[in-house]
Amino acid sequence: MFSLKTSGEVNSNGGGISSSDESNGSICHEISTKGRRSMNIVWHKCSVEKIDRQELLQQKGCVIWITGLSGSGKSTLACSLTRALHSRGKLTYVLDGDNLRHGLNSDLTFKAEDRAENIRRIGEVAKLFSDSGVICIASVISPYRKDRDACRSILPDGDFIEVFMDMPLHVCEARDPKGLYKLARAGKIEGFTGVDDPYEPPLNSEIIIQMEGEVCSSPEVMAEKVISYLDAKGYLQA
Ligand SMILES: Nc1ncnc2c1ncn2[C@@H]1O[C@H](COP(=O)(O)OS(=O)(=O)O)[C@@H](OP(=O)(O)O)[C@H]1O
Ligand SMILES: Nc1ncnc2c1ncn2[C@@H]1O[C@H](COP(=O)(O)OP(=O)(O)O)[C@@H](O)[C@H]1O
Repeated sequence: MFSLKTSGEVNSNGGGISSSDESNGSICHEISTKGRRSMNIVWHKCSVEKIDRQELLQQKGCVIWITGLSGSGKSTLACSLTRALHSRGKLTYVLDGDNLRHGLNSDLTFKAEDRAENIRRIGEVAKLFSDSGVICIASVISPYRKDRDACRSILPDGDFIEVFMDMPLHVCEARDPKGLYKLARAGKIEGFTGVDDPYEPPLNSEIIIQMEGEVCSSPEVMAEKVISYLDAKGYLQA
């Protein structure tokens, strides 16, 4: 049976939901006025909540945030992970930085403030997917620590799982599947991450993917590492 909740109390200024909502990890977990420009808006709560959707799906919604240099294997891991979870009957959705820049984020450049807005939007979309009960996999360079941490801060504790693709620059550059490093080294792309733009590695990521000596694990083995984490933390059951 699904549990039905009565509606939560909304602050008189419409600025937030009462903290009693935090127990079920629903999207009402953290609603703040920070950065919000619209006034006189009030959160509308529905009787079907995250906990109900999770029960239906027999899993827990969360965000797996894969960060790393271009060519570090983010998209490859995202695809391998979504395939492996799908075959176990788990509902996932991949948000790939490159792909989202074709639509939702097509107005953004690679300047620091646009990268920040790119990450903010992807974080908000990922939060919605997570609230729907889906295991959302975001694969984005997300070079700035504060932008990634901001995405972490809008999710319930534990639901933002950062995966750091800790691949040396020379490996990423040798792969160069799109020829972008070559263009950047030739001065034909400005502000390319790792070449003439910064990448700030995570300090406390939940999972680190590294090479062992000169050997890089297969995408399937990397995906299994993430799945073991999800399993241990209870995300693969309601
Ligand atoms: N200047 C510059 N720096 C880094 N990357 C660049 C740049 N210009 C284009 N690209 C291509 O854009 C992809 C990264 O997009 P993201 O949205 O993930 O970037 S970011 O998180 O906003 O930094 C990235 O995809 P991946 O190689 O899959 O990481 C590149 O193909
Ligand atoms: N585990 C791996 N072992 C060997 N090659 C890999 C691995 N993961 C990715 N690659 C290769 O590296 C290149 C970059 O991978 P990709 O997933 O596109 O990286 P990113 O999304 O971080 O730019 C691709 O050619 C891909 O086939």
